Amino acid sequence: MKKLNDLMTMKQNGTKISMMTAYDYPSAKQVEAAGIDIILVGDSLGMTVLGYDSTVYVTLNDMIHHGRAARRGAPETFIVVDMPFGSVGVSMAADMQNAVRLYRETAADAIKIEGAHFELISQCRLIGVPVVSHLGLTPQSVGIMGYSVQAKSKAAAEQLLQEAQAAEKAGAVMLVLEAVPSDLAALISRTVTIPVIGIGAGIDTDGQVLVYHDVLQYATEHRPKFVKVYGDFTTGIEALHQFHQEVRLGQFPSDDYIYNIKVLGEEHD
Ligand SMILES: Nc1nc(=O)c2c([nH]1)NC[C@@H]1CN(c3ccc(C(=O)N[C@@H](CCC(=O)O)C(=O)O)cc3)CN21
Ligand SMILES: CC(C)C(=O)C(=O)O
Ligand SMILES: [Mg+2]
Repeated sequence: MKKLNDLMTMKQNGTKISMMTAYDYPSAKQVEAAGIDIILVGDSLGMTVLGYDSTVYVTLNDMIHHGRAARRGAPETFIVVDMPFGSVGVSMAADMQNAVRLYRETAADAIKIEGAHFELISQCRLIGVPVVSHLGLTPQSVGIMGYSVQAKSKAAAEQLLQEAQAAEKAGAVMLVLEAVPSDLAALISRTVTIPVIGIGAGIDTDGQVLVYHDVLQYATEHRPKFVKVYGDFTTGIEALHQFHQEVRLGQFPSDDYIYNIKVLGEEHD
């Protein structure tokens, strides 16, 4: 398994880091088998697999449930689990209890926190919980910022750079930058020493993350500009339709799928 040190070395050597979401046992197994460096148990699961229209409804228990499943599927991969909406920003005591619970109960390698919660990051660091900071577009704040590209003015860009530096100073072990101008993401990646993983942040970050269900065309809703589709799960619908037809027509199961045993014969013991 890659450790934090290995990821730091990858940044220093210019070896790009791959990260992909996985929220359950089979997808985590696939992502690990594909050799992807980091698994993110993202709160995007609220939208892709729970059917909510935002990540706001995802609970800490949801994240623990999925985080544990992903860990069982990928015992040898560095796993990051998202702190969901409402589990941070309430009080330092409550936030810390949630952070410890998520980290401990999922056996994750790090937790991820959206937004400028630098004191919380620092407190986590102090007790040994590795934190990934997530800045730029932070989907839990959809009610305030929507899903638009962030840091588009010079002032906002300067502020994001400062936040990235503050996250590093607070002890964040990695940074996720979402939907920000590519030149700014490049500057931030050069400025901080921790690995910067981009999504909609251009080519010059230290790594890239995408959502599994986007990559395999499992998510059928609106597709953000940064999504590249690499696979096609839509044929799954045709397969399900064929099963339905064969059952309806009495064609399934054919002999191949039937146990060749008879128990009701002429003779009985
Ligand atoms: N399936 C999925 N993929 C994701 O990447 C994702 C989720 N769900 N759920 C949680 C958040 C929400 N995310 C989103 C959702 C929409 C856009 C989006 O459509 N953005 C516009 C920006 C337009 C602009 O400001 O110019 C786009 O067209 O890309 C971006 C990120 C990223 N995360
Ligand atoms: C989009 C990524 C960075 C994320 O936070 C998620 O999948 O929840
Ligand atoms: Mg997330």
